[in-house]
Amino acid sequence: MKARIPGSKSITNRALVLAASAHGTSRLTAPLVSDDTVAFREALTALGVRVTTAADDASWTVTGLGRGPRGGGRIWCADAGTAARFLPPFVATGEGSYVFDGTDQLKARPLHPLTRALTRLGARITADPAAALPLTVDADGLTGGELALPSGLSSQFLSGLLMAAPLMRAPLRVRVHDLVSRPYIDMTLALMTRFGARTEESGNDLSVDPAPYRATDLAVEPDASTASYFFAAAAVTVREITVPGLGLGSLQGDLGFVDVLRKAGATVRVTDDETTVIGGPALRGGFDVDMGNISDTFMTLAAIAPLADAPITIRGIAHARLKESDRIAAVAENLGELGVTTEVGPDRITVVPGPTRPARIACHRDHRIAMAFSVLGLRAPGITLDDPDCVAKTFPGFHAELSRLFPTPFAPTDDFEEHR
Ligand SMILES: O=C(O)C1=C[C@@H](OP(=O)(O)O)[C@@H](O)[C@H](O)C1
Ligand SMILES: C=C(OP(=O)(O)O)C(=O)O
Repeated sequence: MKARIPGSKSITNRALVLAASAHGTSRLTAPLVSDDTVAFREALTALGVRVTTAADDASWTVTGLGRGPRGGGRIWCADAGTAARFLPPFVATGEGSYVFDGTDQLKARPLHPLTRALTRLGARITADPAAALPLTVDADGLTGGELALPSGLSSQFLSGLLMAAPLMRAPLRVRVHDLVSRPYIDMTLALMTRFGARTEESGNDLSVDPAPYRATDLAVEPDASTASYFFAAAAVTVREITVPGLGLGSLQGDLGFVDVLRKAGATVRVTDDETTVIGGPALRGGFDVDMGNISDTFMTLAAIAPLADAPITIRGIAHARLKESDRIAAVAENLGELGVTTEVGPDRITVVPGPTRPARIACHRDHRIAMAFSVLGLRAPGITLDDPDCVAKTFPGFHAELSRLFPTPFAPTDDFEEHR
């Protein structure tokens, strides 16, 4: 079956800020329409950027400013980490006073490496000492120059600075330390290049020249993190799921999740324009995997790991504690409620497979906890979610699509059990 996966959040929000920075009109085809991207789009509108949407939302058209914004404003980031990390650098290249705010969930997430870097580059920032937001940026352009950026808590600080760099007065050279989620930086650089930026990479140094962005039309790929739930569902139900539009040459590191499923016994085919996962007779465990580069998908694996034939250890994911929830703790808590044994360290979790009992999953307003445990629910009876609607952050239609593709709970046959 073919899954209908909406557009990539990360590509949509990068394309929005790049198009807003560019001269001319850019059209984004198949953008993600969800809480995170609508918040981002509305933030740009509040900054004076014209964004028009086709009646069916199949495309968004952005008339760029060709520079940073002027005139100040109030920016509501909602729950979107990308809005809080990509938009302060953009406004700092302009003029005026900008106040950023967001939900309590977003306020609890780190921002200080970015605000320190912006201060070094000439922005005046006033922040609440107890929380990341609200934050005021008094902008009068950014100098560029040299900068060291600790990037161990999130890669989004670096992405935000890089995307603003062509609007700075002089070239920006960033020395990056402890980078997590590296594929997102590759995505940032690739999309900047699509919009005409000149970037250079040498070891841990990244340089960007000041040069105007050019408007570009862009087709947004389906979201690879979202696709992970459907691939995992195929892997635990001996079914075949294809995601058209996601293939070799994808900009998204999270497509690498299918390699983890391959390790777990699934058959995987990736062609130029689609990816297919076919579930094997049993989910294979007994491996240890570093998911630091693809940490949004670690919960997808952890949630199906109780069904495996041996323990699975996932490591390299300390930064996943700083997202919509402390994701290592939230996964361990929910697996514990289901009667599954886990062992947790600062940057890792081991899941010991075993039978599950019914439980109500505590989503912690984290869309990925809700989506990952819904996949386990296809096999484990009696799983309910305390907040099913939190999936709207990245995929409002998630539950409808999962039940369209997997309409009945999966019951393993005797044959299936014999393979285990
Ligand atoms: O740049 C991006 O679009 C993202 C980067 C990742 O965050 P970190 O760099 O904080 O791991 C990822 O978790 C998030 O969903 C999207
Ligand atoms: C971490 C996430 O989102 P963000 O950082 O963009 O809020 C996510 O979507 O899993």
